[in-house]
Amino acid sequence: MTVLESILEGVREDLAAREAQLSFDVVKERAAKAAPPLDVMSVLRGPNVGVIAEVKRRSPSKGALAEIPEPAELAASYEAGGASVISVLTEQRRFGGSLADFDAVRRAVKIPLLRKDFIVSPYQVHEARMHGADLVLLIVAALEQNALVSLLDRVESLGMTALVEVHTAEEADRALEAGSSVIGVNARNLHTLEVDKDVFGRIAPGLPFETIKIAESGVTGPGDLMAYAGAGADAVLVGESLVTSGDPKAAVNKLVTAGSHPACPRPSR
Ligand SMILES: O=P(O)(O)OC[C@@H](O)[C@@H](O)c1c[nH]c2ccccc12
Repeated sequence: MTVLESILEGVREDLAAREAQLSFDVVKERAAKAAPPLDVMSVLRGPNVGVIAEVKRRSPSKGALAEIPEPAELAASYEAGGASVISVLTEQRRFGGSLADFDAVRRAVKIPLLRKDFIVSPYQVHEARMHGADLVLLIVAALEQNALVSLLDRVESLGMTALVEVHTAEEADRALEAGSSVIGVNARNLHTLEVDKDVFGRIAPGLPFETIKIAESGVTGPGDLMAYAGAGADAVLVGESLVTSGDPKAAVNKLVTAGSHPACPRPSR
């Protein structure tokens, strides 16, 4: 079993437990009553290379990264540092996240929020909306094509934006075929956890120019942001280097400043 497969097994068990607690009908009703989602596309189409800052306690590859006793405080620092979007991991077993973290962050900031989890069922999409998500991650490697298509449709029908994650050119083709307009290229292979920062530069130039391109993982500072920008990134998604920085506001701000510097390559849309 690969790492991804074992993560998905745990995700399905946790999902079954939540479904037993709260019916899909109730989740749908509550999702319909939530405050409307924010317009993520116009935020990501901004003139600068944006920063998506992640609330991440641990990871399968690195183990514990940061305690984060107050996710709301961390998120407020990200917002103050100029992040465009905040990503909150809600997967519990491997990443130490939760929907309670997501709620705390939702109350603390005004910028768009990404629910970062392993989405395999429509239940999780409505659940994300019920908790106030604007963006939802869909991982191509975790989904059959028909599931990807229907989940993407579901995300968009609720007014949210799907960030569709790929790691290979074949997955990028599947993402495009499914109709994705925001594609994230993860430098990390979720089956083996190996990181290859060149993957973005190999895949992004082959995507349509109007597709929003997000470089995920391995950003340790402005140099990595500039390199990803040079390869066509509209935004970078950063977790580890921010949560371990000791000064998340300053760490985000350094990246945001690099992304708005005149010397930083811009998306040519
Ligand atoms: O901590 P990093 O290397 O900055 O990476 C952040 C983000 O890209 C990473 O957490 C991530 C990308 N795709 C995922 C899918 C599931 C869980 C986590 C992820």
